[in-house]
Amino acid sequence: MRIDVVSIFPDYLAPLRLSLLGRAQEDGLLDLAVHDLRDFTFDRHRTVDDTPYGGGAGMVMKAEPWALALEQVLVAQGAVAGNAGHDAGPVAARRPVLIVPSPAGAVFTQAMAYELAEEPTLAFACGRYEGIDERVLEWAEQRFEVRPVSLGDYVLNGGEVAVMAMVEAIGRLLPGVVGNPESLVEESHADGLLEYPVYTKPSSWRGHDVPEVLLSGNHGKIASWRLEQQLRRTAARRPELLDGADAAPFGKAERAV
Ligand SMILES: COc1cccc(COC(=O)c2cn[nH]c2)c1
Repeated sequence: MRIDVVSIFPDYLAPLRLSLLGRAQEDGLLDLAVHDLRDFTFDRHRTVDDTPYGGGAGMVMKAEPWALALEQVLVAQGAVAGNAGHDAGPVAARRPVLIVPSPAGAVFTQAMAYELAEEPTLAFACGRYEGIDERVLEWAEQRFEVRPVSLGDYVLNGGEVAVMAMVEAIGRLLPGVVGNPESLVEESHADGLLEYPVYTKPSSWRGHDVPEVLLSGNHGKIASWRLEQQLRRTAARRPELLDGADAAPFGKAERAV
């Protein structure tokens, strides 16, 4: 997979070069390119923002640098020929996905991560200030499949942190990135439930003991105990993830988790 990120703070994305995702890049499983939006400005101050039409506090990101940067992304992703020149207009059949982290986006979920992990390329636009001139998204709609995406109902100073979270959630699903693909199956949200509690040695620690069932070697009992713990935890912490019927059995008991 090829991922392009456009930001006024490219160094913010440096951690994506570390650990599993860094190794994925060395192994050629992931190709990550970060573009500095200011490289697409041509005034002395490398201006990327201006005051909002209609008034209001804060600044808005100017359209032209974004169009130039995103055109560069299209060329880099092979979506258009390099000689297409300025504003080449609507292009190739498959429009690459452009994700715009935004408090006004659809909430990012594990299901979305799996879906996006199937894409050959992804582009991310990191907004700052009060946001990006809306006309950029209108212009981009003809060239990308534009997806405003939110990490949750809170506001960040910019899209970079959201991009790091999404690139990690998506990148780890790519074949070969995590050592044991089995570990992707039994994790929170993989089966629509929160994951069960985990323990390791010693079996007794500061007066706290590992649940006996996990020491029994009885894999059938262990599996059903783990499922019960998933259901109790989900009912207690994220009841909205369960449809009504499943939550009933653990009514009052969920506080035990
Ligand atoms: C597109 O314009 C802007 C403007 C300001 C901040 C941001 C960054 O995104 C978030 O704040 C966010 C993402 N998920 N939840 C919150 C984008």
